[in-house]
Amino acid sequence: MTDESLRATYRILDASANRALEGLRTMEEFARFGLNDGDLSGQLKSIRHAVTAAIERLPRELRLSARDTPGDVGTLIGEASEYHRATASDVVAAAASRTAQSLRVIEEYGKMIDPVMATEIERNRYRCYTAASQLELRMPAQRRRERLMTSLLYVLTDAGPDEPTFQATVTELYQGGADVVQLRDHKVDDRTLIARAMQGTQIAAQVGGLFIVNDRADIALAAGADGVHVGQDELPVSVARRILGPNRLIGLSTHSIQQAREARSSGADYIGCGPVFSGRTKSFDDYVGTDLLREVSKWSLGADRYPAFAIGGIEASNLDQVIEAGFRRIAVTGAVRDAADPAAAARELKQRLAR
Ligand SMILES: Cc1ncc(COP(=O)(O)OP(=O)(O)O)c(N)n1
Ligand SMILES: Cc1nc(C(=O)O)sc1CCOP(=O)(O)O
Ligand SMILES: [Mg+2]
Repeated sequence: MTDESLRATYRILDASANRALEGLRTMEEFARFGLNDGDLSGQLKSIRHAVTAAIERLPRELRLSARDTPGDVGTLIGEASEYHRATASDVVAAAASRTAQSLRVIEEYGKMIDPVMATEIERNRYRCYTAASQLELRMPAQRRRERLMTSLLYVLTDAGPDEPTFQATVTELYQGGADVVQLRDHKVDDRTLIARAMQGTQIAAQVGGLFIVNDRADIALAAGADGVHVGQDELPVSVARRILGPNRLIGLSTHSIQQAREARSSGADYIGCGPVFSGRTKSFDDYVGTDLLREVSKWSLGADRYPAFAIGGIEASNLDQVIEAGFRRIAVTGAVRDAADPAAAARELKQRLAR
């Protein structure tokens, strides 16, 4: 090999090693700080250390003297996609792909210089595929939970008389600012429920909203919905979780501070807190009023801002009482459903919550 080609090879190996290690660290940070997953972040850290050790078989001075960042023509070539990362999922996917490519480059060019290093890199490339896919498979959960954290307005709707009406209703609700739409209908048959759940899920994915199915974890899973909402006497959260797996959301209705605390320990992703006021959709013997909202808001803000939605008879006319009690998240049916212009009613609630 000529000196020039040896230098070029070292330059490729040096740049690819930096890229691979950066990519591994990017994934590791998310597994550690985003998912709090000790096992996965440990796997990625171990791969990073193994790659570092393999690279260190190459004389450091040869790597460093081959490095020429200012003279690298590639630093001037930027694709627009490299600068667009809307979510943590995008960051992780880009890091996973960059790492795999860089490890492959080290492996191929490394064969010319140090076959033992190349073999070690190959072994870790396979380990990286496994860890990166485990991490990417966890990202839908992350996306849903991030979306939930920014959700203020949650609207419950029934299945409607037919598919076109349901489609128009759900689209209108998201357009009006609903962050979460729940399909809640105890009257329709399962065929209708699954058809509406699939339709709602598709609309939510198009507009970046969340779509939840009331009561039925089986329907939520089959439709690919974002999650299920269950009540105190329905499927326990642990059972709903067994059906839905770790990536989907589970909401639980709560009617006391004790139930709210238990909901969190049981793994519910959010709670409904009510009934606050007497409403038009469901009647109750007792109402928790704003006292419970005060208690829950004090606790949930301290508990890493656990998402809690006030529900029951909430309308534009009593929203200030809810907000004064410390709640910025509400779930409503009648206030939007019965309005002359549901999208406008949703928009008004949303604007006041976001203030
Ligand atoms: C967001 C939200 N909160 C509470 C409920 C009520 O659930 P549940 O007590 O199970 O009553 P039903 O809705 O099943 O009649 C909810 N659906 N959504
Ligand atoms: C379905 C439901 N669950 C409640 C609870 O407190 O658990 S209140 C409620 C009805 C919500 O509709 P509206 O906004 O029309 O009162
Ligand atoms: Mg229920």
